[in-house]
Amino acid sequence: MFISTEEEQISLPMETPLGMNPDSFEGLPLVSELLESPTTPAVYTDVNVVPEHEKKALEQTILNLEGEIEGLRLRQRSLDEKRRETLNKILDLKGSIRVFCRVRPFLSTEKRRIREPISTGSEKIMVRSVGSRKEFGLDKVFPQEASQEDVFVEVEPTLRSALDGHNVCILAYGQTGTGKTFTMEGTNDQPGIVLRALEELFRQTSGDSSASFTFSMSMLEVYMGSLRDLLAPRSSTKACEAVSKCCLNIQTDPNGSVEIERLTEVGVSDFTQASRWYSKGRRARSTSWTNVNEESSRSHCLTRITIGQPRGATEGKAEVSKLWMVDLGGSERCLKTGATGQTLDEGRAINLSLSALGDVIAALKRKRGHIPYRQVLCWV
Ligand SMILES: Nc1ncnc2c1ncn2[C@@H]1O[C@H](COP(=O)(O)OP(=O)(O)OP(=O)(O)O)[C@@H](O)[C@H]1O
Repeated sequence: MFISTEEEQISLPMETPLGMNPDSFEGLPLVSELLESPTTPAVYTDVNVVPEHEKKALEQTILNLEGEIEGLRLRQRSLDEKRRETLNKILDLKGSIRVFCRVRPFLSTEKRRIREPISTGSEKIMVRSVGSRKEFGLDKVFPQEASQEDVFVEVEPTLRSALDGHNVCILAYGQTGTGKTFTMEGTNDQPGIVLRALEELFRQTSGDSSASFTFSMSMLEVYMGSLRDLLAPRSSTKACEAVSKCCLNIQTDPNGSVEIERLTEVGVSDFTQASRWYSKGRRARSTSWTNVNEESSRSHCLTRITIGQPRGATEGKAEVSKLWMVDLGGSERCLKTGATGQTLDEGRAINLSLSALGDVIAALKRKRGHIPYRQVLCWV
């Protein structure tokens, strides 16, 4: 190793005495010490000196490498295009609406029945009730032992679709207390789909600096006839609550895109930032205790990630795609939840809006001309 001053070169031996840690260079001054010492002249590491005769060869090597990098970029682009086409074909074959069913394990607070009321296969589930047996076919059934990771693996290909410029919606639907919030939000030890999806989006887009995606995030809840902005600064949330309804307005532009006026949208540049905003939104969500669930969600919670596509990456497609992740309020039987007063009203509102959502999904599936989206809000 050489450390040179302007006038002289000090040679430091690279070999170290036997038994000495080669990393420590015991006995020798550290470069930082040399720099700080008032007795030694200023030193610098000279890495820029290239002998003239080697310069040309080096320039040629750099040119060759740049050519190779460009070739690899083109190849990557063409492979990306093929991957996109294949993924689209797979998703077309599987259908644009896919339904998974997750069976929640018994909780310690529940009485475990000797005969389980359900049995599962990988794509079907049989539910036994007094005197009847019903079988349902689904795209995938997750048994009680399925982990958060197992569920996420099935959802993950849709994230790639969102990055490819398609709009994607993942929603959790089910009776109260069946594990929707656990699946979407999860816990600190077992994060759910939303956090895993955020992590994966940043992971998949961090490698390629030429493809600079941008991400922004919004969160809202649909609660008792109002849309509440979960990421709004505190003061404006309080002002909203003071007038009992936060009248965020839904608009549809001529291209059919749905926009929510005045909804807070925050730019996020990495996973840490995104997960902090997500925690803030979660804390602002309405929950309360019922007989069925100690912390029952009393609203539908929607997390929207807006993905700005890199320039030129989306030939013919929208330059912005949206990923919606929705934890719906649970359908409830009032007798079972023991809800009264406000909690009962919330349960009714959730039931009605879920039934309207069923109509929306049925209309989408039948490819109807009119999809009754607004009905969902009218009923809450
Ligand atoms: N797969 C699972 N493994 C372990 N515990 C689970 C699982 N699913 C749900 N739980 C637990 O069951 C309870 C109810 O789950 P959760 O709150 O997610 O239900 P929910 O469907 O969101 O209910 P609601 O509609 O009332 O909000 C929670 O204590 C949760 O931790």
